[in-house]
Amino acid sequence: TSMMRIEEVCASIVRSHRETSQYRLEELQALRWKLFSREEVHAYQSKSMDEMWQYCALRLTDAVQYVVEFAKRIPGFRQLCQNDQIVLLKNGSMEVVLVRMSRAFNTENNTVFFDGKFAGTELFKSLGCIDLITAVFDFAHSLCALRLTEQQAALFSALVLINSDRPCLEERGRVERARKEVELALSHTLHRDNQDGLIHKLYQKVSVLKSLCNLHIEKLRWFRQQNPLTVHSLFPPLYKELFA
Ligand SMILES: CCS(=O)(=O)c1ccc(CC(=O)Nc2nc(-c3ccccc3)c(C(=O)c3ccccc3CC(C)C)s2)cc1
Repeated sequence: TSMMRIEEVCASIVRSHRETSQYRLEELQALRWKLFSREEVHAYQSKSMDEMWQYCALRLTDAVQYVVEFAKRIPGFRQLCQNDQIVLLKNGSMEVVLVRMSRAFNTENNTVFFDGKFAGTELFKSLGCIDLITAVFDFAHSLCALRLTEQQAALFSALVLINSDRPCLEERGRVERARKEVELALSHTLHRDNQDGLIHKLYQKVSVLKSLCNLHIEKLRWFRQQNPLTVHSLFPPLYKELFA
């Protein structure tokens, strides 16, 4: 892979991220001290479990749709066969949402951007899965601590998505080659930013992401056991397709 090719891969992934980021970093920063009032928090906490799950599933599906758009604009991803694109999105879209969403955390007051303002973990109480919520916050804190630039976050998102170890890939070799290019682009960028040390920290995050996604699926199964009709008839189809 020539240096020219690596620069090309970097530019296309960073551009795709910027075009599909849902909220720009500046927008999230501008809102970071806009907190829900005590009354607003209480209103969320008074929602039923299935109302709160429905609402979050909708919001999460919005975020996933932007990740699908991000993936489609990555040359190495677009050239894969349909089956493999779906396999990578099915297994990786939640991981990319979690990487992206870490930008929407204010680690100074432990809040996340949700429904127009910033919310603490207590706002999500009625979901009934405080362990998942806490794990998401903890992950966001640990990723924020690395202080990734948008370019580094874009390349790390592409690396998380284009993973040749996913099950049921038809053309694993092609995914491996696409992944290799993203790895070179990421290490090239980290080297240029004089942050070679970050690469192994980022690889450590990949295993945390996997366990977080498994916890999300586990909690969804737990919720669906109690509210089968809600999931069946009120959850977004894309959410069910990817996670149920
Ligand atoms: C991601 C692109 S972005 O432009 O940065 C962006 C764009 C838009 C937003 C607004 C937004 O949708 N925030 C949400 N916050 C949470 C959340 C909730 C609990 C703790 C921490 C964050 C959402 C979730 O539904 C969620 C997310 C991760 C794992 C689990 C869940 C809940 C389960 C029950 C589905 S949606 C935020 C950020």
